[in-house]
Amino acid sequence: MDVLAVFIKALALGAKAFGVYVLVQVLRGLWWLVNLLFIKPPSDPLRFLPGPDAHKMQNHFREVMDPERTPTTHEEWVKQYGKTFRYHGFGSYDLRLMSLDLRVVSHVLNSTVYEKPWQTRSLLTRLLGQGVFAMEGEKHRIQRKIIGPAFTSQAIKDISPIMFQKAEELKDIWCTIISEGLKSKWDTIIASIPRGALPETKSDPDMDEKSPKEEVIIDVAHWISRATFDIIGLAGFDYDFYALKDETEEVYLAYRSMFCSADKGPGFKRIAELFFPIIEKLWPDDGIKQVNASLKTIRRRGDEVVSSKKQAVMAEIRSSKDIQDKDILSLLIKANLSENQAQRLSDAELLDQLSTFLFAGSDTTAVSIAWVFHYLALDPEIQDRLRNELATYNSNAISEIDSVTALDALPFLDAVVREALRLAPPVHGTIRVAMKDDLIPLSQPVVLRTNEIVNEVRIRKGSYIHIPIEGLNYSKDIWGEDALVFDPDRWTTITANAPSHPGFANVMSFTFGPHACVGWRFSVLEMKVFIASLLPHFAFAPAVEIKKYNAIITRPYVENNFEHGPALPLKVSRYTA
Ligand code: HEM
Repeated sequence: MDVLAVFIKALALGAKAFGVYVLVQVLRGLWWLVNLLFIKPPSDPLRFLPGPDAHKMQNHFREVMDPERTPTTHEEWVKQYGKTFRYHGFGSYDLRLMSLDLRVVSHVLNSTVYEKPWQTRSLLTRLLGQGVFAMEGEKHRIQRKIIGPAFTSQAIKDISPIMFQKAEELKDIWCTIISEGLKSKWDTIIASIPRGALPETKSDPDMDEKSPKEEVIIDVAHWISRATFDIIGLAGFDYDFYALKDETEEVYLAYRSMFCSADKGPGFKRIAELFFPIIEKLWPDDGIKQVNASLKTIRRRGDEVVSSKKQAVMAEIRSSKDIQDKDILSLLIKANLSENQAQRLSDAELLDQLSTFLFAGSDTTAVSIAWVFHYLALDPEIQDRLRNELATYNSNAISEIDSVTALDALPFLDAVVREALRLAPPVHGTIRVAMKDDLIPLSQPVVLRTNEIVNEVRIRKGSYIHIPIEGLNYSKDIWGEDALVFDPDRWTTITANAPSHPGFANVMSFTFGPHACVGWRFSVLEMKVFIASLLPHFAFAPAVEIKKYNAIITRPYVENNFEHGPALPLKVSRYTA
């Protein structure tokens, strides 16, 4: 009887404590809301900045993030308000700064005042752990230092044989698809689309002559994505997902399902979970369960890979031999060991870096390669010119490392790669948040709503700054009146590292500053290897109108067929000179 009474009392106490916890959380939430809606807005300096107005509760997210609208919006807003303006985030109480002024962009990307918003970092940490993508401050600086040696020009050259091998495998698969006339779901979908809906192509006078007999529809984006996944698996941790062969390997499926859930973007429940993580624990939905199961698989297999790699590296160090394994994980382990003990990454953090590289570097590069073939399909003359240039490249190079040097010496290939990265940046934009009040210098004065002319924008702690990567890549101010045209020839006049064309490889696609992309050399080389390996063997023509959709990555979609998921189907045939 006594035991029962104690139990009931404990239960009542527990319920009381839980009630108090819930009440505190609700009060905290209410205070946050009152602050956000009523206390902060009247003192936000951004309210004086010019920019589009709208209803109090209306947001401008589609205008600033939908790639089918942004080229027009950016141009119109710059004309109306100048290069630096503010727009509505979640309503007029959430004013956000956007700027196409390179001085502003450079200040924000280089200053320690600005960080990735905690919401983004929480989401990334949930999926990728303590990887460099989600870190800030000292932890970020140390991780970048450890990662650095794995992404030098030489380190990337050393893993190029994997890229050549996978590009060759893909070539063989496409040859089989063509010779056997294999069909995919796109044949049926495209057959049902009215003929008038096909994209406009520049005509090629020789096309009839070269017109191939066997032509199939291949979802280029899908196949290249499988190949790039394989490449990061092998180059990253010497692990073959065999994704080109079939899509059944357990770690591959775990990563895919996790990235797929990230790609859908956070819905209302995910946003609520960010603020109240307890929801996720008490009420896990199918998505959460799926992510948890994927993480379990990745950690289980990942731990095995990291510990066996670590043993191999230690054995090599003990025998004072040079590191034989050139994969990124071996280089990370080596760099980690040379750090002072207190700053070393744990095995779990090493694995988190690899998940980060897979997340950040696989589909970004895959869509970039797919976009190249898309632009080449739309312009047969450029396609021929590039193929002709590739014919001059010394394919008899002694090794694949020599081939990298030979590829890098091809100016038109380089121009095509940069132009595709400029016109189809896989990352549409990025956001930073001010960690304290700041003054941002402008390259041109701004006239405030009060008619005051200022040379600096006042920013309050907590304000969001939107860096429009695509907007800067499309800026007529930087690229001229034909900024929206795919014209690789524009690159003959642009000198490397010109400040007027900012970013690695002179495009904003990889951004710049301490958080810039670590993998840009990796991607540029992978793009070149795939084009050089595939274009001499295949001819590409458009199959259907392609549109862009922006989730975490800007991906291609078949017009009016969004429900079928990202895809870039092209007509592909064997090329015969
Ligand atoms: C065409 C391909 C790629 C594009 C367009 C791209 C673009 C970007 C951009 C824009 C950022 C900065 C994001 C931000 O500041 O919010 C970034 C960061 C990053 N990228 Fe890439 N990326 C590509 C390929 C890769 C590859 C191949 C890897 C690794 C193998 C990689 C690893 C990373 C990492 C680790 C970061 C975070 C850096 C940091 O915060 O310090 N990326 N990338």
